[in-house]
Amino acid sequence: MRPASTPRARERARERARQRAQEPAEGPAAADGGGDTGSTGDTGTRAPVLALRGVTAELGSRPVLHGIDLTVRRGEVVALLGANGSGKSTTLRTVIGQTPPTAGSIEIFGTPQRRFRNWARLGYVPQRTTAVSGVPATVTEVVSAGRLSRSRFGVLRGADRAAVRHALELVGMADHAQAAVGALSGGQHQRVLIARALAAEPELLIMDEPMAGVDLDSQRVLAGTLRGQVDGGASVLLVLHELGPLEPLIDRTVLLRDGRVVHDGPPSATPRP
Ligand SMILES: Nc1ncnc2c1ncn2[C@@H]1O[C@H](COP(=O)(O)OP(=O)(O)OP(=O)(O)O)[C@@H](O)[C@H]1O
Repeated sequence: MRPASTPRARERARERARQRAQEPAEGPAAADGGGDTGSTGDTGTRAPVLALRGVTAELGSRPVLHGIDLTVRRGEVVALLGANGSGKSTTLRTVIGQTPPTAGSIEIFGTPQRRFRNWARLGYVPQRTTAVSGVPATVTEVVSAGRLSRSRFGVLRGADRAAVRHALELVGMADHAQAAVGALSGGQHQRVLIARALAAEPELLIMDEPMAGVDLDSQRVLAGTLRGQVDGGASVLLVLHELGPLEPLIDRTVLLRDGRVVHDGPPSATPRP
């Protein structure tokens, strides 16, 4: 989802999002009759962009997820909460295919995950601690990598480079475009990881603890960035330790305990982890 900067552009983006909400699901699922149920403007009745049903998963032959049901609808922001080790990251990793489920089903934009191909529609922001690498690279190089999925034959053209610049502007890092990522603060590094995901203009953003170790200034920037994405029609699933500055944006919380969903409802009704 390309975020829009002027009122007219924002209105166009909303119109595109409304049109998408009325499109059938992509590919084979559409042929199956699966997917979209139409949009009414109420998130509770919009088409799911992500649906997990009874998902179980193991790590090192140890059961970690015990039948997760989780739905994210178009335009929704869903926060996945839970104590350390409750299975939040594993749930995200089952969605992006890093951890194969041992049972249950996952549908992405109405298509069964095993048949889903258009991964550019998803933006994944991993936990920063697991994303840090010793590879020397500039901010622009890292963010450009996020655009490759949208480029033709892996070659970035003018429009791709503009999308990269725009993603950097969205997270307030345009002035650091040529900086080495190794020289950035934690908050700046997190902004770069988010810009990398935004560079592909995803319709569904999946983020693992985007606010962890991020200074207050960066938290405010990221909350604003996220709001822009949602206003433009994107959906968001994110792992959080606490709702914090994102609370006003969040439609639903899903609380995990020991690999099971123990709450799925409004943020105000969330029990303690
Ligand atoms: N590679 C692994 N092999 C075996 N068990 C693992 C592995 N990675 C994680 N686990 C265990 O799986 C469980 C779920 O881990 P997961 O990272 O999904 O939890 P989490 O809720 O995201 O925790 P945190 O908030 O600490 O990131 C934990 O008990 C963890 O110790």
